[in-house]
Amino acid sequence: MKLLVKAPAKINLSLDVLNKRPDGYHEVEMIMTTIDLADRIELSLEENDIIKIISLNRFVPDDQRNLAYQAAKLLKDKFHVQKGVSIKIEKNIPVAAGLAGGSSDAAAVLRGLNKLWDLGLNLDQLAEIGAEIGSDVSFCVYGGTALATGRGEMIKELPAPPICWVVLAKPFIGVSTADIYKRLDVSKINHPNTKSMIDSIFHGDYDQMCENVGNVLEDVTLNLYEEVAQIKDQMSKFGADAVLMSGSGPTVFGLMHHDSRMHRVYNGLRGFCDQVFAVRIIGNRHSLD
Ligand SMILES: C[C@](O)(CO)[C@H](O)COP(=O)(O)OP(=O)(O)OC[C@H]1O[C@@H](n2ccc(N)nc2=O)[C@H](O)[C@@H]1O
Ligand SMILES: Nc1ncnc2c1ncn2[C@@H]1O[C@H](COP(=O)(O)OP(=O)(O)OP(=O)(O)O)[C@@H](O)[C@H]1O
Repeated sequence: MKLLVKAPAKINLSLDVLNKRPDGYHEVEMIMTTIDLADRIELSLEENDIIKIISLNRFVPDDQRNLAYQAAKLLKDKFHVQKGVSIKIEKNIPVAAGLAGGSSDAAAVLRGLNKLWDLGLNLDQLAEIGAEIGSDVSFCVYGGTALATGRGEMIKELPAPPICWVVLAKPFIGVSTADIYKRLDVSKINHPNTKSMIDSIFHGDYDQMCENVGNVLEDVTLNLYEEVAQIKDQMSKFGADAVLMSGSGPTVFGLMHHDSRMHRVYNGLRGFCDQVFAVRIIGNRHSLD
């Protein structure tokens, strides 16, 4: 028996850090939304009791380091599942890019195995299990658009943001999320206006949304990698309405309303860096599987 599951990437329309917690994590306030750039996960039931990862991407581990493997193992152990699974990952989301590729693969495996292994769990239960794998996994279990708080695992659903294009551009570097958080000086944060971002989403106000994008990790990554700053400059130059780094980077995204502007930004960036995508925001939860 086989099952295909979609694992979409996310962008952070805003990312604020409130403080550093005693457990080493940071208390965050993030507006996240899924986009239609997705990995494809194929789950096949294995009669023998193994978890097998198949991936052709050389940056994706094919053992227990893979978050998709960890998701399957966690479900197997928690619910004493005697069956195995092979997990084939067709990687379309750039790796270590700030787009939650690994987290979304893990979330897709949780959703898929819930069906394949007939576990009968609901999304809230899967999201709680996902939090044991990583802070972004809970959001990825639901998809859509949400306010994420705590260390990122507390999810409150929001409506879909105003319709627009998203152009993503990733320089040829990978970024360690742990390293970026470690370098953040929480006493010197210029906080984005999360409330106004939420209002803009509720009111479908595109201009207000563009005015309120903000990410407190951006300066940390910009200071380390000047290519990220250059991509931001290029996106603005080609006419994106808003430009921001996603997550801990290094991917930069630009928002634009009009097709013609999207083409201009996309083509302009293609001449400048190797991985460029023009996608739509998926926006609401129910378009996942
Ligand atoms: C940057 C974001 O991707 C934005 O969505 C997330 O905040 C990070 O999510 P993630 O990659 O799933 O993060 P995890 O795998 O849980 O943690 C990786 C490392 O990032 C740091 N980390 C992560 C989340 C958080 N709220 N505070 C942190 O300080 C910790 O050092 C942790 O060891
Ligand atoms: N299924 C997976 N896909 C991609 N990378 C994975 C996967 N499982 C584990 N990894 C490891 O995780 C690291 C981070 O990759 P990932 O693409 O998830 O980062 P990210 O998009 O920056 O995540 P986030 O936005 O959640 O911080 C990679 O360098 C890779 O070694």
